[in-house]
Amino acid sequence: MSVEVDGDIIRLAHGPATAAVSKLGATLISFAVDGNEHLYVSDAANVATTSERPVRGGMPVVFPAFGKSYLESLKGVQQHGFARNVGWEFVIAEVLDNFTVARFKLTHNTCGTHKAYREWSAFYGRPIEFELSTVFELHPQAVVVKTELCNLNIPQLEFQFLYHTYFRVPSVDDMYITGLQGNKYLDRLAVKYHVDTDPMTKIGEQTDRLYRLQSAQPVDILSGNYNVRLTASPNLQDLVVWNPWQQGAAAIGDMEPKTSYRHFCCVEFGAVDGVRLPLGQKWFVLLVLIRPLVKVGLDEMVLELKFGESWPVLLAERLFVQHEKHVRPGDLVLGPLVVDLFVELKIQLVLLAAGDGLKLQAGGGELDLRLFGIRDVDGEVQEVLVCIGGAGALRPKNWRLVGGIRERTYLLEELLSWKVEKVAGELPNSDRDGLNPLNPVGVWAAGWPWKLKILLPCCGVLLPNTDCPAAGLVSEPPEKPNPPDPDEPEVGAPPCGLPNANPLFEPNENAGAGAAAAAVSLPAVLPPKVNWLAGFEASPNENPDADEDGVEAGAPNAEFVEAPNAGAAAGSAGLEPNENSGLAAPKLNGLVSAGFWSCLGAEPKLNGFVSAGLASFPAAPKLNGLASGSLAGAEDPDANGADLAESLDFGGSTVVDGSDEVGGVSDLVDWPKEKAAAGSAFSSGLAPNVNELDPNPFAGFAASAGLPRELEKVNFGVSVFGSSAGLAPNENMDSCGLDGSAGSAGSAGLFPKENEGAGAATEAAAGSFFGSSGLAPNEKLDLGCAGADENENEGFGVSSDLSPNNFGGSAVLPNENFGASVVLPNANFGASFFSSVGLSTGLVSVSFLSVNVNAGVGLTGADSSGFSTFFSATNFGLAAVSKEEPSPEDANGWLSVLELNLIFSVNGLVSIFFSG
Ligand SMILES: O=P(O)(O)OC[C@H]1O[C@@H](O)[C@H](O)[C@@H](O)[C@@H]1O
Repeated sequence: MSVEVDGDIIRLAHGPATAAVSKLGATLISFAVDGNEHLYVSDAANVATTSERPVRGGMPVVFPAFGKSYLESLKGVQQHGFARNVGWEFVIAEVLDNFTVARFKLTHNTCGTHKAYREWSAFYGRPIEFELSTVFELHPQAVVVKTELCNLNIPQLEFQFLYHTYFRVPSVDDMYITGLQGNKYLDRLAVKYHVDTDPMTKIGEQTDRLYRLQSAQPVDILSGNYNVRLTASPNLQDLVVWNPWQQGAAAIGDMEPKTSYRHFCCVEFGAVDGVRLPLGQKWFVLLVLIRPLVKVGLDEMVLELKFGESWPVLLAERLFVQHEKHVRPGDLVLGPLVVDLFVELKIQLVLLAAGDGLKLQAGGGELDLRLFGIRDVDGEVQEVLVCIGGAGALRPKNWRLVGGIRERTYLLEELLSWKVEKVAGELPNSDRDGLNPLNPVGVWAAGWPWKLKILLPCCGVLLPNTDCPAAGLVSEPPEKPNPPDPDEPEVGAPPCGLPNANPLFEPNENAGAGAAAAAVSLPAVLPPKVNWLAGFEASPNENPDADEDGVEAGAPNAEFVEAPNAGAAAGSAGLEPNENSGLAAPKLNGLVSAGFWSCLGAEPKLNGFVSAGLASFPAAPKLNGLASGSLAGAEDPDANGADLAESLDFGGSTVVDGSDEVGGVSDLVDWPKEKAAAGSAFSSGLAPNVNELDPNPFAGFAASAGLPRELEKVNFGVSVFGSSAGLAPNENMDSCGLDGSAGSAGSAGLFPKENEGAGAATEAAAGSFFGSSGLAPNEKLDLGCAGADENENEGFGVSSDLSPNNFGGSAVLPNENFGASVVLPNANFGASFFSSVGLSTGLVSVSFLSVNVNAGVGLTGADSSGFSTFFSATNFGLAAVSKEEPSPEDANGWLSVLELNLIFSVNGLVSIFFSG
């Protein structure tokens, strides 16, 4: 962790990451993790402010013009503006607990004499007054770049902007860019429009493309150990892909060596359509470069099978045994998950029986990897198809794949839908060979080693295709500016940072928590479909009534229609607030965000990273709120909120009654319900209901839960240590019971219903387990449950109001990773566990703590019997038993009457605890 000022260069280090920024253009000239440099800088690059020649490489800031701008207001401005040509003021650098930060500033004072600045000003008939600042935050695996422009004196200031990022790759031949498929681009060389149909865009010639991105979504640069994920704020809707190739490089004086075009590719997020910024307002953009934190790969597999003359039969079991690799719920994965599968078939092979194959277990789901070979008429194997199938959360159609064979690249979906059929069609001798690839025990022949590279874009959990629609929350593009009206009176500049000055971060109506603002801020960066991985199987926008996953149509799915963006990420939680409640940023749940990275471990700062509404606990609040959500900082709320308020105009949980006060956890107690929101690293967040109860004073517990606000109307959330849960109470609740339910290891999410009269049974949603689903019960469901689909490893929850005895139950399906919740009208309890079940009766609430993922809990009340069971394999749970009914007046009353029963269950031992 360090900052070093070396002339014009500011060097930052944080953990395994290092970065360097030149004052010249505030150009990031290095970003490396574990010594792997991700940015290309030409050997001949100028990086000093003594020259105006911009850095050839790194990440210059292109402003205020892109290229030779076509915009009238920027016509006189030189190529790519002047910001990269001038020395910026180095404002400050600081080493913070969880990241190291450096801030640079460029104002009209700094560049007032620059010719291009004067040309720009000439259009407005007066010297433009502006302030452009860029902050670089270096995290252990990421660099976060935030730029803010403030227009100080022009009624409508028009500009273009671009992060001109040169990514260093070992070889451009072996590099793919994902996330561009379906987007229209202008080929700036041929001056023609095309649509990129390639899921894995590859550069093999001089390229200068300007994409208009339909939706904000991450873009991955996949290049072996140099993989980087780019996530940009949705107002950076343009993306340039540029490589000068040989002929272009030869003409660029400061590109050395000339062959270096083979070792970089520019992938540049920007806004080049012309942004108009009203007087006194701020424009804010963000770009995150993340290096995958965890690379989970299958071990190298070298098969040396010598089967002589006969067809070899490759036993699937062997593959399984040798290459099983688990991605556990606790594994933190940012960025593409790269699975390099080397299949070096030295003799012959390959067709595996369908249903067999490699298994990669990830997040409770299982991945079957199957290899198929296609043989041509001469018996030569022409290609190998890798199919990833199997049950569970890891859905084939949501995976992408690169086949290393003959440079073929596939979308897995294509493989499954088309290639497999093709395989079938091309196996005329399948009877003879006993090969039916769709139902075979397969054998195939090949004469050379194969190496397959499978790239599984993955973040947090395994990332589905990002084919979700944009959230559409970006404000309408401004109209083109008219030349300034000379008669227009000079308006005094209001201070920058006016509330909602930045339309990106305008909170939702009535949203109480900052998270809501976050949801608006980066809506589509993390597509809603991510949610299903953590428990929201249905893609609400797609097929609300579909029954493809075994989830009953019209029940849970219907919920998702109403709350399409809620969801939870693996290892985290997310909630969808009701209309009037505030809570975590729903759209951002998942991926790098939304909930709680910290439930995975030690990086609470990453909680809100690019995302969700989260509360930070003592550590690292700033990042929590980065581009995102609500937070409740505990020890350093100022830093927390200040950062958010300053940069993002967050309201959220950091704002009390519209002021910029920052709420720490303790402040939650006093928060008005309209504003309160909570959440914490490691745990859950709750928001009280606007129309209902008092704010939940306990929201925002580390490693824990939300606790009852009132015992008659308990709004209860539970989280397991190492996981989290959240809930949003319902609106207009008029009966007791749970509003929320528990989370399982990994996470939970839930949707309350609006205006539901019934108790928790109808309100609660089950927790979800990593890789499995949760559910939101159906509207006005009095009795019911949602079960899991056995084949999908889904989680399920049960909400019931079964009898006068207030008995509720939950069920477990064997082999399922499930979450269950039990909701009893009076028991107010929900829990969900991995491979365990919680069951409760009685009149009490309970909180529990479990360590590790497999935990169980139970509770019982004085007036009814209950029991808790623990089916966990290796963990323990804590059961809380109330001996008497606590006083409804005393929100904490239950605490005093608890008897805690610690129950250990070790490796298969089933412990049952009864109490009455
Ligand atoms: O040589 P410059 O000014 O840095 O520009 C490099 C390239 O930058 C890209 O952003 C443009 O799309 C290209 O057209 C341009 O050639």
